[in-house]
Amino acid sequence: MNPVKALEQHDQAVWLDFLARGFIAKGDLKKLIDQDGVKGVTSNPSIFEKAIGSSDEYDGAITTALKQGDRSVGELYEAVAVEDIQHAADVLRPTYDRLEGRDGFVSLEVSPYLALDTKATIIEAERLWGAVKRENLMIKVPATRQGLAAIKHLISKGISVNITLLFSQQVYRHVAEAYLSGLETLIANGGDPARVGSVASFFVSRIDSAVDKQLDDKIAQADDPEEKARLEKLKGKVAIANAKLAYQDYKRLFSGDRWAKLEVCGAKPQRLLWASTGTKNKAYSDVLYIEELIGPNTVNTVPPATLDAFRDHGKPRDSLEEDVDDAIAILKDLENSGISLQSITDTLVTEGLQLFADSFDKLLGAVAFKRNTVLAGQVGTQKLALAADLDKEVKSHADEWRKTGKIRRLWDFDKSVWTDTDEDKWLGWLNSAKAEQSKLADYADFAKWVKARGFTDAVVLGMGGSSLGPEVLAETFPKQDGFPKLHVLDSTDPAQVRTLEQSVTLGTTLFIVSSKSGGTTEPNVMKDYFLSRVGEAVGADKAGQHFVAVTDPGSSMEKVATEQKFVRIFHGDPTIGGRYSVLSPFGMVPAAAAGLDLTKLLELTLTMVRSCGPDVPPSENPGVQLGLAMGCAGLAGRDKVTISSSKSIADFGAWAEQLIAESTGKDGKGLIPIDGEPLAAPGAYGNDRLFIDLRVDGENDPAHDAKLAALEAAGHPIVRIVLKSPDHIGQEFFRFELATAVAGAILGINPFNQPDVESAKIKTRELTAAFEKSGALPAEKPALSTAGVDLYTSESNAAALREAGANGTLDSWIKAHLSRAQSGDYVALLAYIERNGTHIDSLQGMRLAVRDHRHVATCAEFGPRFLHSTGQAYKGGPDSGVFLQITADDAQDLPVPGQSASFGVIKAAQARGDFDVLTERGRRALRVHLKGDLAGGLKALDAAVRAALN
Ligand SMILES: O=C(CO)[C@@H](O)[C@H](O)[C@H](O)[C@H](O)COP(=O)(O)O
Ligand SMILES: O=C[C@H](O)COP(=O)(O)O
Repeated sequence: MNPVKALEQHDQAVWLDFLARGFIAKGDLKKLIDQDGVKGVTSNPSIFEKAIGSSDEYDGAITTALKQGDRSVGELYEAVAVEDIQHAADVLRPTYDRLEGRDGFVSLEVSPYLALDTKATIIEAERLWGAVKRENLMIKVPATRQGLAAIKHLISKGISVNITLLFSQQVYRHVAEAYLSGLETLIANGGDPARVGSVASFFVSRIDSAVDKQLDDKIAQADDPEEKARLEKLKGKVAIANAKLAYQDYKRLFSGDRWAKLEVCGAKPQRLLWASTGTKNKAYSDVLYIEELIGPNTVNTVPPATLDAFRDHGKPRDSLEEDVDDAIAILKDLENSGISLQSITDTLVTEGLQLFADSFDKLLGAVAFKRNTVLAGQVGTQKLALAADLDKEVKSHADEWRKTGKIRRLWDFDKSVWTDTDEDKWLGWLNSAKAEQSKLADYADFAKWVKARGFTDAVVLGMGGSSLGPEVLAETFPKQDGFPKLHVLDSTDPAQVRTLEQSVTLGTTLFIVSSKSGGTTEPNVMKDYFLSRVGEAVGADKAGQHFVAVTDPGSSMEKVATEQKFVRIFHGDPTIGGRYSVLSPFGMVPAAAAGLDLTKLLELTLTMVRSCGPDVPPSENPGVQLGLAMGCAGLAGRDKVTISSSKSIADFGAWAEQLIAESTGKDGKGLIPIDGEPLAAPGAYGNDRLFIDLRVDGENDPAHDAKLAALEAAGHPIVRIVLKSPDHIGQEFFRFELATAVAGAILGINPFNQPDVESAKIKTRELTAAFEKSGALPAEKPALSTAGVDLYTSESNAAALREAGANGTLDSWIKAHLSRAQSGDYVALLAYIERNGTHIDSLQGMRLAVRDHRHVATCAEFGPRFLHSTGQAYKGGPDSGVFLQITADDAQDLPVPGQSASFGVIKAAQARGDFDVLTERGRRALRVHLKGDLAGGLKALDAAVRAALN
C-alpha cells in the first residue's frame, strides 16, 4: 500500500505544507487527496513568497485585480492569497464534510509583522476569517506571548486556529491552555465548540539543526573520545525526543475531567501537528521526521519532496510512543552537556519570526514590483545612479530599515523613528490625500460657487508652506476655462504687492488668505491691504465676499475672517506642518478655486501614496529610496541637494526647497537644497552634490541629458525622476514628503519643527515694535558707506573681512567675503527686492559666476519669501553658508492700513531680523544695501561680484 495512505491506519493525518495557484488549478492537490489521503494544507509567508514572489503564475491575477482599480501592495497580496486559500479550502471541503469537521482544513497565517501585538493579530485574524469565508479555514497565529492571548480570544469567538512556531514543551502547555480556556469561554457565551478546529504546530527539524550545531562545537572541543561519542549519539535525536514528550503532554491535557466537560459539548481535541518535517541534514533519512513521529490523533504537514520520498520508501509504524523513557534521557543528557534546549527553542521562535518576516518582506517586494510593472507609467519612475560608496550606504540603510520595520513604524506614527520627541503629532500628511478625497463634493461646490461668481483672478496670500504648493499648481496647470487665473503673493516688498495689484481686477478677484497658524505677519498685512483695496472697489460691506481663509481651527485668522465676514473658512489639519500641507486644504482650496480636476489629482497622488506604503519594503519603496539617498548623501558630505525640473514643472524645486531645507536644516545638520542652478560641466562642482532631476515624459532636452550623463560619469550621484504628465505632480509632492521625513531620520533630526524660523520672527517683532514706538527702526552703523551702497555686518565679520583685504571699496568687501567660501560651502544671495524676471536674471547671473569660479553651490533667494523656506537651514543647518544679503531703498513704499509700519518698514525689519540671527550665530554674512536706483545698484553689485571673482 502507498505508505502515505497507510498513515491513515495509524490514525495520523497527512497535510501538505505547500500551496500554489497552478498546483491547485491543475488538480494536483485533488490527486494527493484522492491517492495519498492528504487531509489538509498549510501555508506560511515562506510558502507564499515562493509561490507568488518567485513565479509569474500570479501576474495575470494581479493584473486583473489592478484593472478593477489600484490598491495597496498588502491588499494585492491578500487578494491573491485569499483566493488561493479559498480554492484549496474548496478542494478539501469534501474531506471536511466526510470527516464531520474533524479534518480537511487549510491554514492561512496572519502577517508576521504582527506577531508581538495581540490586538493587531486579533483584528487581522478576524478580518482574514471574514475574507476567506470558509468553515474549513484555520487562521495561523504564532505562539508568542502576545499570540497566546490572541489565540484564546479567537477560539472564544469560534474561529479555528493553527498555532505555529511552537518549539518548546512548556510553551505547548500554554498553547493547549489557551485553547481549552478559549473553548470554555465560547461555551459559556453559548457558542458551538463542534465548529472549532485547532492544531498546535510543533516544529521539529529546525531543533535538530540548532542542537546539532552546538553539539558539533562541543564535539570539536572535547578531548575525551568517550565524551565525543556520547555527544555524537545525541545528534539528530533531540527534536524527536522533544516532540514525543510534547505528545505525552497532549494525552494528559486532552483527557480528564476538564476535557471531558468540553468534549461532551462537542469540542474536538487540539491535535499536535508536526511541522518543519523536511530533513535538513543530508546525513539523516529523508523521511526521518515522518517515520519517527507516527501516532494517533496527530497531523504531519509535509513538504512535497518529503511526501514523495515517504511515498517512495517510507515505512510506517506506530513510533510516537516508542522509547519515551529514552526521550527523557536524551533531553537530560543534552542538558548535562551544557546545552540549554530552552534557550535554543527561545531563539528559534525569534529566528522563526524573523525568517517569516524576511519572507514576507521579499514577497511584498515582489508584489510591489509586479504592481509597478502593471501600472507602468502611472507612477512616476525613479532611477538612482549613486556612486559605489553611496550606493552601498543606501543599501545597508535600506536593509536596516527593512529588518527593523521602520517604514511600518513611520506609518504607524512611531516617533522613535526620529528623535522620539513629538514627531508623532506631525504625521497627518501621510493620510491627507486620502482624507481630502472624502471632501471632494465640498470642493466641487466651492469650485461651482467660484465659477458662478465669475471671478477673473484668485490670489493666494500666504507664506512658505501655505504659498509654495499653490504656486506650483498655478505655474504647472494652465488657466481653466470659466475659472479665475491663480496667482500667489508671498512678499512684503511694496513693489511686489503693487505689481500683483496691477495684474488683477480687484472687483473680480477672489483672495485666499492662507495661514496655518493665523499669526504670520505677511498674510495678515497682505490681507489688511487687499481687504481695504477691495472695499474701495466694491464697497467695504461687500469686501468679505471676495475673501476665503484657509487656517487651522481656532487660529487668530479664523477669528478675524469671521469678524470680517469672509465667504468661507476652510480648516487645515493641525497635525500637518505648513511645509507638508500641499495635499491638504492649503493646496486643495486654491486648486479648487482654479477649477483643477481634484478627483484626478488625488487619485493619481494616491497611486504614489500606495507605492510608498507601509507594506512596501525599502528596496521597492520610491519615497524611502529617495529619502535614504538624500540622508546618506548628506551624511557623506553630499549635502547640497541640487534639483532640476523640466519646463512644465519648473516651479517644483521652489516647493521642494522649502520642504527639504526647513525639515532637515537644524541642530547644525541638514541638507541645503539648490534650486534653479542650471546644470554645468563636472568641473563646476565640488564633491558636495546630490543631483535630483525631475522631468515630464516627453520634455526632452538632449543638452541637459548630456550634462547629467557627464556628471554621472564623473561620479556624482544622480536621481532621475520621470513624471508621466504634469497631472502627476501630486505624486511628487508625496514622494518628496516621505523622502524628506526618511532623510530626517537618517540625519537624526526632528523633521517637523523649525526652531530657527522662530528666532528670526522674534527679532523682526522686536524691530517693528521699536518702529511703532519711535517711528523709525533702530539706527545701525555701516561698515562701509559709499555713494551707491552701505555695507553692514557684525564686528567680528567686519574684522575678518578687513583682515582679508576689505577696505574702502565695494569690490574689496565682496572679494574678501566671497573668498571665505571654501570647498563644501555654499554662497547664498538673499535679496529683499521684488521677485520678477529681471531681478531673477540678475541674481542668476551673479550666482552662476560664483559657482563657476569658486566651484561652490549657490542659492538665489528672495526675501521675505525664503525666510519661510530655506531660511531655517541657513540659520540652523550646517555652518557652511556664506551669505550676501541684498537690501535696497524702496522706490515707492506702501502703507499697511491700520498700522504705522508700512510694507517697506516690515520688509526692512524682516531683513534685519534675519541678518541679526545669522551674525549672532557666527555665520559669514554681509549685507549690501543698494541706495537709489535699484537697477543701477544691481548692476554695480554684479560688477563687484565679477571683479571679486576674477
Ligand atoms: O506551521 C506550519 C503548519 O502549521 C508550517 O507551514 C510551517 O510553517 C512549516 O512547516 C515550516 O515553516 C517549515 O519549516 P522548515 O522546513 O523551513 O524548517
Ligand atoms: O511654512 C509656513 C510659513 O511659515 C507660514 O506659516 P503659516 O501658514 O502659519 O502662516
